[in-house]
Amino acid sequence: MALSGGHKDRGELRIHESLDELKTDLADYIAEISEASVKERGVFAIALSGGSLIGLMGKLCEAPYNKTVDWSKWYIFWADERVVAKNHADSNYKLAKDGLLSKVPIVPSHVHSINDSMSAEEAADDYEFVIRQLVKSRVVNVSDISDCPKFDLILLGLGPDGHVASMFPNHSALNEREEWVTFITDSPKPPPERITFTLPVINSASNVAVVVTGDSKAEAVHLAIDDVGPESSLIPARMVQPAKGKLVWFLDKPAASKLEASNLSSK
Ligand SMILES: O=C1O[C@H](COP(=O)(O)O)[C@@H](O)[C@H](O)[C@H]1O
Repeated sequence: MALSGGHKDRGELRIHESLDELKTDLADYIAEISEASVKERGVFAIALSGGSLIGLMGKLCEAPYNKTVDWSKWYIFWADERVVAKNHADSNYKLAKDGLLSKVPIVPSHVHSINDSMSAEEAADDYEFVIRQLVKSRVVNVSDISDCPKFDLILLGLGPDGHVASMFPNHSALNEREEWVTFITDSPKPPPERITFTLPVINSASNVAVVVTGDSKAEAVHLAIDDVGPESSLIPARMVQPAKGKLVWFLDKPAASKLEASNLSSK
């Protein structure tokens, strides 16, 4: 690792020299949380995002992880999804299926994707209902400080505008406090119709990792992590603040290039 650091409530920073190094660290991190969750609860409930994240998780399909991870205990969810058919190029489910899920022995019935035959509003309600049933059976843990689900791990990407999951700057979805899953029909990034976990759900997870690469995201990373005054408070990624869970940022050097040096220490 090139550099590591931390920033009060902004979590742990892991800054990598190369994408290869980042991918290995990310695979190790996911495998460790999977092992700990299976040991503690008998299952591992993980929520994925779309975008570049899936490619960065690619080492999980290779040795040793493909053989050492207990895939039969994995339950898969999506922190956000585009409301398109599952075989559509924009589908986060398709991205994960093609890039990860079809390459490891996940139990098909443990894969909980949205119902793609519904409107965005119906799909969000339906997805929340599915998660509620799995909280009742404790496949998904429950938060001890709210009625929210407590996912073992939520993996997020970051857009250059600071969006996480499908929560975009200045969007009313950021204010949702009652629903676990909400919908939007006006995403500034296509496609417009999406469902997304809400902030209370993200911030109730045991572990949240934000995985960011490339210099186009350096400014968003800076605003999400450094103390830069009121302008940064509107950045959705800055609102990711797990109440009792652990937040880790996986960054490559270009994505971390605008971070203030005072937050960093070399390893
Ligand atoms: O639209 C989306 O974008 C973000 C970021 O994607 P990336 O390709 O820039 O990493 C992603 O995390 C989210 O799941 C997706 O729906």
